[in-house]
Amino acid sequence: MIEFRDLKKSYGDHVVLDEINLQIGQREIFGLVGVSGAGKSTLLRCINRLEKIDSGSLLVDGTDVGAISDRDLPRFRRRIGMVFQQFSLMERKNVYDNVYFPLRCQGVRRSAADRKVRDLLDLVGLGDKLKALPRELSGGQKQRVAIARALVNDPMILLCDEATSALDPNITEAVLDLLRRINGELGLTIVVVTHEVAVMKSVCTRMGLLSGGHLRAEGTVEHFFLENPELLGDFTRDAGRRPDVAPGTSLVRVVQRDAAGTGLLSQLAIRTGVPFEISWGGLDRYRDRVSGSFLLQVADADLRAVCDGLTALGADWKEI
Ligand SMILES: Nc1ncnc2c1ncn2[C@@H]1O[C@H](COP(=O)(O)OP(=O)(O)OP(=O)(O)O)[C@@H](O)[C@H]1O
Repeated sequence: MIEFRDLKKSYGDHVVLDEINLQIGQREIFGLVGVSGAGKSTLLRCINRLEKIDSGSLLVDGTDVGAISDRDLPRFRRRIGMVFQQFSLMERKNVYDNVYFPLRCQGVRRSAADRKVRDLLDLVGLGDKLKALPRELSGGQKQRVAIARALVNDPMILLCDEATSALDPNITEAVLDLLRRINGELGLTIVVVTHEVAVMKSVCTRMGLLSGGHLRAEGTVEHFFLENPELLGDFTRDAGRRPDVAPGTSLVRVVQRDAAGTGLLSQLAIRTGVPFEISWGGLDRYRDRVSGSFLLQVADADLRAVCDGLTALGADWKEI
C-alpha cells in the first residue's frame, strides 16, 4: 500500500531522512515513533507529497508519488486524508460547513453532499452538533470534526500527525476508539505519528522507530513493548529496565500474548516446584488483547528446570 525505497530528504545541508526502506500494508494502523526532531512528521508529509523527496522512491497504492504531475496532485491528495494536533478547523464555519468545505471546493453542490456530510458526522458521534461553531466544542469533539472532514473524499489512507497530543487521556481514548472503528469499518490504512505510549499500544498494529532520520527498527507493537523494550527507552522510563540481580541468579524474560486467564506462571511454579521471583513486568492492553512480559529472577541452580518448564509449556521466553 505504502512503500518507501531508499528514501532521502534534506533541508539544505541537513539530512532529515536517510535510506528509509519501509512497507506499510493495507488496513494497517502504523505508528511512526521517535523523539522530537527524528523526522516523523517529514516522513508522514512525504506520503501525500506535502514534502518532496530528494532521492529514492515512494509508492502509494502502486503510484510513484514523485512522478505525479502538478495537474494530478490534487486528485491524488484527495485519496489521503490528514489530521493534525491543532485540528485546523475554520473557526467561523459551523461543524457541518467545516466537513462540507473540501467538497464545496471541488464544486460539489450542498444538496449532493448533504447525505455524506451527515453520515460522517454521525460516524464520529457529532450528528447533533451540525450547527455548532468550533469554539463551542471540546478538543476531542474538534478532532472528531477534523477526522470527519478528512474522510469526506473517501480516502484510502488517513495520516494523523500527533492527532491526540493536545487531548486529555480520557478524550484521547475516545478518539483512538474512533480511529480503530474507521480502520475496521471503512478499511482505511492509517499512519500515526506519535510520541504517546498510550497511542502506540491502543491502536497501532506495527510501528517504525525513527532516530536521527534513520529507521532504527520496525515491527509489531508487541515486538517493541514485550520483546525489545529497550528500543523504547526514550519513551517509557521503565522500558528495557534490567533490575539488579542477586549474585548467583539469572533473569529470564517471559512474553505472554493474549495472556488473560492462561495462568502460565502458576503452571510453571507447579510444574517445576522452583521458587522464582518476578522482578519486573506486568500485563497491559494492546488493541483488543491483553499481553505482557515478566522478568523472572531464578537461582542459577534452578535455571535449567525453569527454562525446560517454560519450553514444555510452549512459552515465549529468553534468558537476558
Ligand atoms: N521546513 C523545514 N525547513 C527546515 N528544516 C525543517 C523543516 N521541517 C522540519 N525541519 C527539520 O527537520 C527535522 C525533522 O523534523 P520533523 O518535524 O519531521 O521531526 P519530528 O520527529 O516530527 O519532530 P516533532 O516530534 O518535534 O514534531 C528537524 O530537525 C526539523 O528542525
